[in-house]
Amino acid sequence: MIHIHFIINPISGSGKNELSEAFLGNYFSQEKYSITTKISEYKRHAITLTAESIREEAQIIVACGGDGTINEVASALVNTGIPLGIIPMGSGNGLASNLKIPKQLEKAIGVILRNKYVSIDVGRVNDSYFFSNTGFGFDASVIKNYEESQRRSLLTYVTASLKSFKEYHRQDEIVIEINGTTQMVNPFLIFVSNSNVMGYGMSLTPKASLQDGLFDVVIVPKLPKLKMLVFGLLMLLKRPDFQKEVSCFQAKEIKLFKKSRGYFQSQIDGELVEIPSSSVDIDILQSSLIVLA
Ligand SMILES: Nc1ncnc2c1ncn2[C@@H]1O[C@H](COP(=O)(O)OP(=O)(O)OP(=O)(O)O)[C@@H](O)[C@H]1O
Repeated sequence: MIHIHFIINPISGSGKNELSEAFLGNYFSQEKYSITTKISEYKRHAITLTAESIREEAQIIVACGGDGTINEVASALVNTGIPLGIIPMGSGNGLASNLKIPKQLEKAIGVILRNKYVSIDVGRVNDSYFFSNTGFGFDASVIKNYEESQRRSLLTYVTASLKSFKEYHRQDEIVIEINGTTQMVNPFLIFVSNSNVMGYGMSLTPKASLQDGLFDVVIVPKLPKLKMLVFGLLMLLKRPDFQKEVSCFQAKEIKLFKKSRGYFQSQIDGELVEIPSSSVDIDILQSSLIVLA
């Protein structure tokens, strides 16, 4: 008997996420599977629910939601050997797209039933894990405006981006240590990605791999408005590297320091996270999460 637990975020994506044990029982036979469903009731609740499922000896834990829900469930599963299943029910569904897990419910269930595993790399920002990407600067500001809008759709994302663009002000200077070099930048955006999709099919790092032990990093300096527009268009075409001011490279570890005291505002897998420190260490834990994909 396989003990399979489903952690469901009822508000992700369209907010119409109902997955009853009776419904799931149509796909997971009673002879082979024992099904438990749990509903998250607030932000970060899925972390507690997953830890509880691990104590209950769940053998597969399925995150039903978007990248934020996957982050919470997967964070509790890193290096446990317990496989993560994914039913994409979010808005952007970046990680599911990279793993080619279909958005159609029955097809996503089919991926879990197929029982094929892959090991993927995990990113770490100080004490937090990420599975898709993390970003500092403009990126974090977009997520802040996106979260404040209370709605989750591509249109809200585009509106949040335009609002952040209008509100944009000079960032504090940041010292970046990467691949043995140290540089001082005044960045518009620092984007560190494990995955090749950001969400909504967009990408700043189309060549990133979840299994190469490396991050794909994009650093965008402050640019004049017209060049920013070009950057936006190149992002839609998945070719940010075409712009000479934009640096794209791979790395295993990145350190950021702020000369001024204070904190970093970041986005981690599409959720706003304030890091109460003037230094940030980002490193990669190779093949540390097992996923059904
Ligand atoms: N019952 C709940 N009420 C409010 N927020 C919740 C609840 N359950 C989970 N959350 C929070 O909802 C947030 C959004 O979840 P998630 O990222 O899965 O959906 P999404 O934003 O629609 O998808 P994506 O990240 O793929 O665009 C997460 O921060 C999660 O902690």
